[in-house]
Amino acid sequence: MADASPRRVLQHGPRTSSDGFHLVSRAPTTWVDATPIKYIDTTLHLSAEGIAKLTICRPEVLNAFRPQTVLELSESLHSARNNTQVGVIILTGLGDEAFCTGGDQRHRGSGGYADGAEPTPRLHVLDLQTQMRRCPKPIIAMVAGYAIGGGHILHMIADLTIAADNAVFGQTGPRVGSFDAGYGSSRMARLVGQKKARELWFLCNFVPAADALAMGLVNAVVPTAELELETLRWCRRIVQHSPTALQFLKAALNADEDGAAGLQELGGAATRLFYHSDEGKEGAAAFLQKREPQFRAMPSARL
Ligand SMILES: CC(C)(COP(=O)(O)OP(=O)(O)OC[C@H]1O[C@@H](n2cnc3c(N)ncnc32)[C@H](O)[C@@H]1OP(=O)(O)O)[C@@H](O)C(=O)NCCC(=O)NCCSC(=O)CCC(=O)c1ccccc1C(=O)O
Repeated sequence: MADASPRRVLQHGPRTSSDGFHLVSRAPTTWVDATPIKYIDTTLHLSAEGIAKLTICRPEVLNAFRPQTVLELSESLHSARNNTQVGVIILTGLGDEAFCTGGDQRHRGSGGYADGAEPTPRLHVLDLQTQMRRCPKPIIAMVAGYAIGGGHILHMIADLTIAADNAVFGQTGPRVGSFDAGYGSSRMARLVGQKKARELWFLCNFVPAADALAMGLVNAVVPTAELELETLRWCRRIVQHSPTALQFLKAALNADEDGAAGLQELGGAATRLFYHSDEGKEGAAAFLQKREPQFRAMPSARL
């Protein structure tokens, strides 16, 4: 029998432009300075478009971090995560010279980094790495200039990296008596493969932006003058999308690499969702009303 239903005929065939990304605005946004008064190493800016921007402001040392820097970033990340208006977070460095050149070697001593911000020296940035990884909102590293050492690792841990064409990537650990045997090694190997990761760590050679793109180390390379505008475009696209879908995708992609910690993150996200269901609420309600729960009567229980 002939199909009588009207059909929509594609005029030009399938097109990648059908995803609409080219229509997303690259206009500047209006940033509101939300930096706590006590901060000395970083700033926090918010845009009404649902974007938070964390900036390392230590250009005199190419945005190397000291414990104070890391503690401020950690607080700002916590605040951006808890701000329900924020859908995506940018991490960047002040100026075009550097994103971040890792641990400030002037503050390095026995047992880690110390600048008086905390009682004992330690490797504060490892806590920040985990916090970034666990943040349910996408984090974009916006990289101009050097992303070196611990700074390079922060960009690798970010979910996406938009690089300026002047960006330079690399590790220096073995040259300065340091190494990251955690995410700094495993993440890199996942991004660029085992051979390239060993090359980057063993030789400490630097990689220009174009090569970083070819290696899968970054998502896009744009002219330096357009870095923030293009990053905003990516942010605007992301905030149009379902926050829960993004949370689960990030958790699932992490779980593939993070073992039990990754499964805990993914499982926790599922439990959060379950708490919104009638079935989840029934358990707590029945307990409080001292009655037997009626789980099977709930729509979500029909498996
Ligand atoms: C990045 C350079 C190659 C740039 O070279 P160049 O363009 O010639 O500029 P310079 O003149 O060298 O730099 C200008 C100015 O900045 C100072 N500076 C730059 N980086 C640092 C730094 N990391 N610490 C302190 N100071 C810095 C530099 O001294 C100049 O100051 P002047 O007063 O004018 O002299 C080059 O700068 C360079 O190689 N920098 C050092 C890069 C580096 O080795 N970083 C540390 C890597 S190790 C690390 O980051 C450990 C981090 C960590 O805590 C950790 C621990 C355990 C597990 C994981 C991690 C983790 O990495 O996350």
